[in-house]
Amino acid sequence: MKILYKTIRFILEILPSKDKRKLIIVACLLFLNSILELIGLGALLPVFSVLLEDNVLETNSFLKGIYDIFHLTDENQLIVLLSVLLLIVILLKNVVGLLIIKYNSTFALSLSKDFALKLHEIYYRKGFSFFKTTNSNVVVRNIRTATAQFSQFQVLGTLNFLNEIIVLSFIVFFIALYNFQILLLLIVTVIPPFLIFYTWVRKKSIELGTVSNKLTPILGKNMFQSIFGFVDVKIMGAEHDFRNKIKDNLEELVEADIKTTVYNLAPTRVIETSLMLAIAIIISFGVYLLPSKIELLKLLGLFAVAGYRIMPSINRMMIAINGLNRSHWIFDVLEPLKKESKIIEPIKEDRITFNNHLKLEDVSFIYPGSDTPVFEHVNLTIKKGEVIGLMGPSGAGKTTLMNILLGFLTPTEGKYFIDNTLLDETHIKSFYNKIGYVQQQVYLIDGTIAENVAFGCKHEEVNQVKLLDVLKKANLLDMINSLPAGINEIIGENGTKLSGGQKQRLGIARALYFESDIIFLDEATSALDSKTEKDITDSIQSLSDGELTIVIIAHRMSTLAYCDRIIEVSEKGLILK
Ligand SMILES: Nc1ncnc2c1ncn2[C@@H]1O[C@H](COP(=O)(O)OP(=O)(O)OP(=O)(O)O)[C@@H](O)[C@H]1O
Repeated sequence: MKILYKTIRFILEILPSKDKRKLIIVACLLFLNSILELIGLGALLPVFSVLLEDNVLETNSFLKGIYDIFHLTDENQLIVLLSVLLLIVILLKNVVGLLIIKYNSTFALSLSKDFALKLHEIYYRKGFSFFKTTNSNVVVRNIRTATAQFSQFQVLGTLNFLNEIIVLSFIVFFIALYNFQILLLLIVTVIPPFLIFYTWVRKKSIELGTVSNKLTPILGKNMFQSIFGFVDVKIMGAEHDFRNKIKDNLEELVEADIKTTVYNLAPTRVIETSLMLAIAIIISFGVYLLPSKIELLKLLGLFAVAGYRIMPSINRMMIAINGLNRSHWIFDVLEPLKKESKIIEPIKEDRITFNNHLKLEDVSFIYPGSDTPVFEHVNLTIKKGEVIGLMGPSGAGKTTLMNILLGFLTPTEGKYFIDNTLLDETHIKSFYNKIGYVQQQVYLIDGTIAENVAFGCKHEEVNQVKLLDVLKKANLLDMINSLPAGINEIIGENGTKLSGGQKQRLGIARALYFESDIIFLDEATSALDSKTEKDITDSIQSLSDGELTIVIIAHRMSTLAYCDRIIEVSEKGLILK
């Protein structure tokens, strides 16, 4: 039961204060639920008493009271009345029980939503390096699966477990009051097999959790690689290799799921068998020791009622505890939320101006875990309105330099100034408002051209005049006018319906739409046809109006022709050409 203690501590540490207050309400509702369960169970007893006991009206004052209040004339009427009352009690108990389940589930599942959003925010704060070094499938698993399992298995699981313990304690208490021998028999027959089974399943549940938590992102990675790499996979004849990898992942996952299903369903069978053992013991001894078969039947009836309620209770406890064991891995994933629940200091934001220059001062950069610096003691000033071309051999550090200029990577040494303001956490948001970044692979959503240019804006907020203007500046208007739906044409996932050059020009249009002061452009290296190449070059050239600053990683001589300055990035540092 160490896992239960660990989980409760973890939940209390990770929960924000407002949710802790809700947790108290949830705990109270669970207590109410337990009382209702007990009332439901207790409501069966009067019916059984009338059915099984002779002269019940003489011995039982409670039933005699009901008999008199309703002016009944014989015992059969009492049986019918008690059955109707039993139905009403069970109905009410279940309606209230459902409402409690709804409240508790809403609480736990809303937590999963809040934690997913918080984790997303934490990862975003970790920044560029985190996303560059962490597989996207792991990120998705953590944000979606870990938080969902936390709410389902850990929060709801723990609550259910505690609820069942309360219910069970009440039942045991009342059975002890009613007939202590039955309780002893139940303890002797149910607990040992249950404990043996739990010990056996516990380790396996932890293992199964680890297997599926490890395999899910690997399966995701293999799936996505085979989908996005369709062309390469086909050409390289790697289709079967990929499918085999996916098959291996699926086989392991399916095996884990089968075991999980069996372990979740097995307790019912184990307990049912134990109860049958107890019934066999009662019958075997009862026929010899009890005075009549009616006495034996009464004992069996009582035992059956107790067993009927105890069995699902223990079963639910097992499912809950299996879930807790299986979600052991979540502790590490959600650990960052603990700190976050204590100090949620919003970053102070300051505005930045860009009227003069971007300036790198004595900057060095080395990737975490690497021995070789990409740059050492580099100085660079880019004036507002300049068009700067970055060139150099592959692996020299052009992209790294651009990422530093973009503020995605922080120099290991030295400083980066925008005008005379040091670029740090407080200014980064204001800086991002001033820049546009057109990557080699422009990120495009499966939406219309308009949605991709006015990225993130709602349809009704898109400024149509500005949209057409920027599309014209990016040399896209003619192409768009030839499309059946014009700017409302859907371009497919990752812009599959567009050429490489058109995608880059769409990226340029996006940067212009958001009125960027600086455009960073990583020119496509893929062989563009001469017309597309000229279109892009013309687009960029027509933009250089003395106000807009453009920094281009240039792969083509034609691009370099209209740059104000060319900087060669090489092993020796930055060389002005
Ligand atoms: N995340 C990373 N971790 C460690 N090293 C890295 C990382 N990213 C890049 N590097 C290394 O840093 C060096 C510079 O890489 P960078 O991508 O900046 O070169 P580049 O000039 O843009 O190359 P290309 O023209 O081929 O795109 C290379 O040696 C590369 O292996």
